[in-house]
Amino acid sequence: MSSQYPELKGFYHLRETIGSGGFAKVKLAYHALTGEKVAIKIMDKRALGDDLPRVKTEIAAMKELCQQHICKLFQVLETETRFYMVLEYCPEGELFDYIVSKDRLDEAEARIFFRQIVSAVAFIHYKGYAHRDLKPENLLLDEEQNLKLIDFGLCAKPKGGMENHLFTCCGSPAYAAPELISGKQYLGAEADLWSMGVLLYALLCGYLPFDDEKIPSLYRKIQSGKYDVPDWLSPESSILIAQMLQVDPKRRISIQQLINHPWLRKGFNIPCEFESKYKSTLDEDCITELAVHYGKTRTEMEEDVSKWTYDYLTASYFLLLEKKMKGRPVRLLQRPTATD
Ligand SMILES: CN(C)C[C@H]1CC[C@H](N2C(=O)NCc3cnc4ccc(-c5cc(Cl)c(O)c(Cl)c5)cc4c32)CC1
Repeated sequence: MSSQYPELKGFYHLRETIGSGGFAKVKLAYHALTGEKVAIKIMDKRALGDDLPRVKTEIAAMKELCQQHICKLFQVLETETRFYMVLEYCPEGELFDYIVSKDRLDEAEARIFFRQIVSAVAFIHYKGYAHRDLKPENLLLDEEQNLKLIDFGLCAKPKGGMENHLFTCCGSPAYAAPELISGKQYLGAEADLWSMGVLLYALLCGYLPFDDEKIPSLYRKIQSGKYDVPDWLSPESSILIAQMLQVDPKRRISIQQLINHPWLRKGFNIPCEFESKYKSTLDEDCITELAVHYGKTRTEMEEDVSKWTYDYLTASYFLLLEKKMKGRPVRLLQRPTATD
């Protein structure tokens, strides 16, 4: 297998293909130094064609977006013919499949997931990004049933900040905001809030608020802003959904209001936290373990890791940190032998 991907040999032990994301193949792999599982997104440059800029967009965004509810990028490799993105492995798959398996979620479970979605989106907006393709297929579950946002290929970082308008019509039609599909200029943050309203509706109802086989009639339904309110929805849930599915983006609830919304605080009594749990200071145990392995001083190792080159060292640091955060020993698997 690795003969097909010589660049990974010795660094990652490749296993089966676990999925595909449009123009990419995603393979399960083990990071050799830590033994931790990763998902490697492999893209062929020729097959990408004019989708190539999306890859650069996604890589640049994911390097900036380190947060507990955003799928972590560990390493980027580029060859003549391929891009590789080494990513955080999410064994429980798509939120979409989870909702389908349960038909629909009760309010308490939907609230736990929706707080995590709000946390991820508030963080990317705070960093000046709009995702623009929010949907249950792009929210994965890790082994602790925590949500991780993926696929930043359509995200935007408007020049001059989030107050500046965007124009590209993109994302999945059923989740797209009225202003986005009517070809008008729009604010990325406001379009994301609409998509989150569609997402919350899907969590609580198990089907979409606006749906139609034909795109033109789907667009008419979205622009009408009229959707069915099933009788199992509580008044509080219906109010929140109505505040998000406002056709006029200026009347739509903002992410700042959403974080403190009573529906989200119910049972928690604290607003949604969105700041990253990843510390900006380097973890001493991880630095020490890496320094010993590579035969460097701690200071040298701190300097090397602080460059954040998203090479194998960056991946090894982050995966050692993952091990520590999961309470596993902060140990690299291959200890240096005397001859090293
Ligand atoms: C919109 N859907 C079709 C897209 C599919 C793509 C494959 C996914 N997937 C599996 O199929 N099996 C398990 C599995 C486990 N860990 C993963 C970690 C990261 C990614 C990932 C991350 C980014 Cl940032 C990204 O851009 C892409 Cl494409 C994938 C996918 C994983 C995954 C599920 C969603």
